[in-house]
Amino acid sequence: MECFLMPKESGKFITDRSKDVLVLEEGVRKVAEMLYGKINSKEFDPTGWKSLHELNPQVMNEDSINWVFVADTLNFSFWSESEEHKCLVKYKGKMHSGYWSLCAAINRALDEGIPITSASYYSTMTLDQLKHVLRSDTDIPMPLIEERHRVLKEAGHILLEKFDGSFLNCVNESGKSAQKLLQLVVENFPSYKDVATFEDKKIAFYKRAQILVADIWGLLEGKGDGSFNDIGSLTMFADYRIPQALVSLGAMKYSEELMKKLKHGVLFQSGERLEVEIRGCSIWCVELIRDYMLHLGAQKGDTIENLNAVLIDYYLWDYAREHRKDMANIPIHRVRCIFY
Ligand SMILES: Nc1nc2c(c(CN[C@H]3C=C[C@H](O)[C@@H]3O)cn2[C@@H]2O[C@H](COP(=O)(O)O)[C@@H](O)[C@H]2O)c(=O)[nH]1
Repeated sequence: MECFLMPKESGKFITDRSKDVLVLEEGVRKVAEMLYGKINSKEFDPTGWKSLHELNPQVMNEDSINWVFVADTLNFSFWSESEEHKCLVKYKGKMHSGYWSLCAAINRALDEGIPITSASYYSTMTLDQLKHVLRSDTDIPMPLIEERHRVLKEAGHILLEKFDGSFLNCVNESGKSAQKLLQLVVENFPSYKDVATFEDKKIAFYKRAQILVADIWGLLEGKGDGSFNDIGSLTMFADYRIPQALVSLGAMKYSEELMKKLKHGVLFQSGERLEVEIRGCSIWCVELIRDYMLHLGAQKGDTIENLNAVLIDYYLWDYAREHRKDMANIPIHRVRCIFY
């Protein structure tokens, strides 16, 4: 069995050797202070996963757990060549883009009587059936539709073979450990194995596997089957939005060289040095933000209930969505892959 550095250790290892991405201590402290002011808001409470996001399932049951599994199996690569022409999905009168276009499409399918969250259905659906489910309300389709079809069928077959067709059975095998559930996911579902090599070291980001565990925790509000005693051991999810937010907020800095490539819309390859530095430094940057927020809490004598990289990540991701225009001067890094 190959052994990989886990995401947190990968983040540190990469940050210590990174050449084109810097984590800025001063900026980390500034962001930590900004977030600390929100510590008692809904955004920093597990119930926010449902209450702040109408497209997320609102009922804590097995169907919702299987909804989360399908959404996170397809939770990758929504960015479009041009911000003006992109895939949009209309649901209940509202247009949704990016990750939310996927959620809107899943809910639209369910409303149309298509059992898209049932493994016995999606493990055998045709490419045309998936194209219909994920159809865009503009002339730009959702990216990587063929890859989505492949990974969805694969995940469905495995869920039927190994977990009797329900992700709840996988959750129950985890014994309420986030790390155990993470291992079960990356060992059983190949498309979740988000790993790379950096300076001859095998490193793991496990972005979709970690967000899958976190979304189950959020759906279940950290209670019952979702009361993971080690949820704090998960790191932020190394996607293409959080790095943009961290640089925009001054907690991270890109070299001139890298900024030039980003501004030219260069397509990066999954696993290439610059892309690994962006993802690894983002993980470590959020770890430091969390640590400094805990330091602030100790300094002020506050008792902080829920503070972990998951909630910081969710906050920053939603923040990046709401401040898209303010962040326009920091391009996202463009990669086409099934990992994020
Ligand atoms: N780090 C991190 N990455 C996240 C998410 C989410 C969705 N989570 C929501 C659901 C419940 C929570 O409360 C969150 O509100 C999607 N992504 C990634 O972003 C990219 C899509 O971006 P855009 O093109 O702008 O939609 C793509 O790589 C996708 O994999 C997150 O939370 N954290």
